[in-house]
Amino acid sequence: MSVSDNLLSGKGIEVTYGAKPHLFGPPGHGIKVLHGVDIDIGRGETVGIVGESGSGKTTLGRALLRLVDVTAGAIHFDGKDITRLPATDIRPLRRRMQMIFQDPMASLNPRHTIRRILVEPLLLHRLASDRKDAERRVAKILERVTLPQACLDRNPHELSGGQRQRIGIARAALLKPDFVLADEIVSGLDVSTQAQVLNLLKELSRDLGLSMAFISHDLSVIRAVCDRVYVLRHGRVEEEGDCERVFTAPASAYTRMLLDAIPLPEIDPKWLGRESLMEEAPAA
Ligand SMILES: Nc1ncnc2c1ncn2[C@@H]1O[C@H](COP(=O)(O)OP(=O)(O)OP(=O)(O)O)[C@@H](O)[C@H]1O
Repeated sequence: MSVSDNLLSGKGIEVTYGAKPHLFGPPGHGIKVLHGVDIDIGRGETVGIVGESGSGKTTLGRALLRLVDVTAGAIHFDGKDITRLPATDIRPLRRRMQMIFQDPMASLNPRHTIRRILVEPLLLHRLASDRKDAERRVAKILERVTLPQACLDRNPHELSGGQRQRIGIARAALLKPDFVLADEIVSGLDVSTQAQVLNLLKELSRDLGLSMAFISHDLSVIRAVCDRVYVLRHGRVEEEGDCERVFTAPASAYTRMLLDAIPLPEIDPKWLGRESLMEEAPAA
């Protein structure tokens, strides 16, 4: 794949936490958690980042979005070097690079209604001409993520975990991003809800031509949604390749060990073709 085909790429990324000199006292040496990672995410491509806990998956995702500073290496987004771009120049790119979190409760304001949570970003980013236009778009996306319109008048805690995750997806999709980072977004959900959420995300990424990085410690989730996968180990890329190839013929003994550790069955591929359920039981 040529450089121009990549929407987002990182070359030689290093991240050291706590490396900045302390204001008072001796400089901190820090802990290096990424050791020269190369990663490319093509336009319209869904790339998986997998590895054991602490291998640096979240740090890598956040570094690509410039949410943590890199201590070495380069990040390019849509052909532009964003490695050292000041915060004021990053801000306009934020809409184009969205993130969906593991726990939507942490990112959805508990005091706001779903209507407000979805309408306000549209107005803030001037993606709707007025409130009425914003509400029309919100009603449409709610239908797209198969949630009843009645959800709009509820607060996040009144929805089930699966419904909240769909709101997280809807909020990201409304902003018409080019890139979405999905970090462990189905880990807290039961297996059939996981399949519905993954299915929805797959459809949306195809319809919107999104590029995605999908972080999971669960290889069966990665296999269900990704085109290519990067296997991280102690902050280094252990193996990279086409998803099916890595799963069926892993080149590295470490990847093989991860695969052997999967408790089967997890996501049954046949569920990914299943109709989404309109109603889910609210979380207890
Ligand atoms: N803000 C931080 N400050 C200091 N160390 C951090 C910080 N965030 C993460 N780390 C450390 O960096 C290493 C990599 O963490 P990271 O969260 O990127 O890994 P991960 O593969 O996503 O793990 P998990 O699957 O458990 O979320 C870990 O040792 C972690 O303790």
